[in-house]
Amino acid sequence: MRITVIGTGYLGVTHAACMAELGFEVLGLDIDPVRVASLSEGLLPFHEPGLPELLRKHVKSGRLRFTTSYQEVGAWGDVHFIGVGTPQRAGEGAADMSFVDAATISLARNITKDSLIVGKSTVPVGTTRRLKTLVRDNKRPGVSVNLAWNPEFLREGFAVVDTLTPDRLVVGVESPEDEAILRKVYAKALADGVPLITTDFETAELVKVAANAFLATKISFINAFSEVTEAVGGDIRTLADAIGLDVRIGRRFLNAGIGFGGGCLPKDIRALQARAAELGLDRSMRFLDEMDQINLRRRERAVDLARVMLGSLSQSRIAILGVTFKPNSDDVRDSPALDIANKLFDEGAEVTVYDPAGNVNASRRSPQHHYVTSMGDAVKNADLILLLTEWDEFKTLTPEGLAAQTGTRKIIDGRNILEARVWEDSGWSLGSIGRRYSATQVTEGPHREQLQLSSGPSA
Ligand SMILES: NC(=O)c1ccc[n+]([C@@H]2O[C@H](COP(=O)([O-])OP(=O)(O)OC[C@H]3O[C@@H](n4cnc5c(N)ncnc54)[C@H](O)[C@@H]3O)[C@@H](O)[C@H]2O)c1
Ligand SMILES: O=c1ccn([C@@H]2O[C@H](COP(=O)(O)OP(=O)(O)O[C@H]3O[C@H](CO)[C@@H](O)[C@H](O)[C@H]3O)[C@@H](O)[C@H]2O)c(=O)[nH]1
Repeated sequence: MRITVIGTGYLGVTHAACMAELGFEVLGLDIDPVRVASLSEGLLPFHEPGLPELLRKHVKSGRLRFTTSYQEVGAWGDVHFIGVGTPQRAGEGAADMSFVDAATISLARNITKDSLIVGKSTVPVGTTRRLKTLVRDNKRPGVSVNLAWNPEFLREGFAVVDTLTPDRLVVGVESPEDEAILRKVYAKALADGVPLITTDFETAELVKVAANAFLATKISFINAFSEVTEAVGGDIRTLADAIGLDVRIGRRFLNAGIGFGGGCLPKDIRALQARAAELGLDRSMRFLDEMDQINLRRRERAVDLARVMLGSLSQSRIAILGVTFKPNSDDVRDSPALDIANKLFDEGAEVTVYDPAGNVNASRRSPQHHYVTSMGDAVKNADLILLLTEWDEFKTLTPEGLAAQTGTRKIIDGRNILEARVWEDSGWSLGSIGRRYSATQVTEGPHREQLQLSSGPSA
């Protein structure tokens, strides 16, 4: 069985390399010739732990190739996975389906033998049935082209392990024959005991967006409580630990902080609301708007805290540690950290950014900041440090170690990874998300009142 993967971004190239690792011959296609040239040399154009090694190995062996030609893909492959982007449409919540539609039409026109197209992109419910019509209207006569939907649940930073050993596989199919093909593709995972849910198109599409909506809700739930603990006192981490011990709740995805970002959760909850509204079901998904608002308020809270700790942001020198939307990734799509850096800049701060992998992507989007290649360079002249992405090298920071590199003793912990008491006992003024900023730490101005006004539960 020959496998093709259409779209070689974070999802597609991971899927292609993992399919090669499972022993299949794989051909990846992208419309971006620069990307295809880089991948064809075995060079990964983004940061993802473990993926460069797989890519190099299988490109070298010839089992994994890349092309820009739909003609080549259509004549060669038996199973075609679609992993192109479904970004948020500019100025709207809905997903931009133009890439999925274009890929489907191009495939259908170029497929010359009986094949199965398997969608992996995250799409609005109803897409697969709509694409079936596109395939029917564009395929060559006499060639049978079926469609299935197999949503992807990988996390960036763990993409390889999540693809090779997923928690579950979900396939939306219309026939046992199509299910059998997908069982062959995933034979190794199935033999290892990974559960396979076989269902209809609509359920398969909805499982994906429901999972992301739930994860986003969990994060916003704890962050709503962090607004309360900021106002009345209390420790958000202990609260999360305590409720998380209830196995019905679970501790994962209850880390309060500057909130969720990235190329998935924010756009997926907005696309789900837009689709529900189209279906006349806007009330069912309206709670997600509140989750979105809670999430975005956490970014404002970080900026408020910085303003309070410095008195004024104008002409202040701020060091940002971590600018990607999460650690172990270079992805800055809808990154809370980059958004906060931009807001601080807009209020007159001079911002210096250090991220172990995200500087290049961040500097393309926000060239107004200074980007440096070490933590020491970022913090040395800072008036305030904001730790915004929990890379390992920041998790191990100590008050003494950081004090040796900078003159400031002011830090904001945007991810709740520092032990506040330890830092304060060492003479640092520490602002945390989810923790009341103590008035005794403030040296100038009526800051406490300002902070409570801007970040309390009624803000
Ligand atoms: N990134 C993730 O962790 C992840 C995880 C699960 C699901 N998803 C979903 O997978 C999809 C892809 O996400 P991504 O993060 O990999 O996006 P991405 O932007 O990194 O990659 C998309 C790729 O598709 C290519 N492309 C666009 N139009 C094309 C066409 N007509 N033919 C061939 N290639 C084309 C682009 O050039 C790009 O390289 C989205 O629907 C996303 O929601 C992503
Ligand atoms: O307790 C938590 C957990 C996560 N986050 C933030 O939430 C965002 C998303 O994190 P994560 O879900 O780990 O990253 P993604 O790689 O975007 O993965 C999500 O989005 C993918 C694309 O749809 C799905 O495949 C994954 O299952 C889903 O976890 C990041 O900004 C995190 O910092 C928190 O703020 N608190």
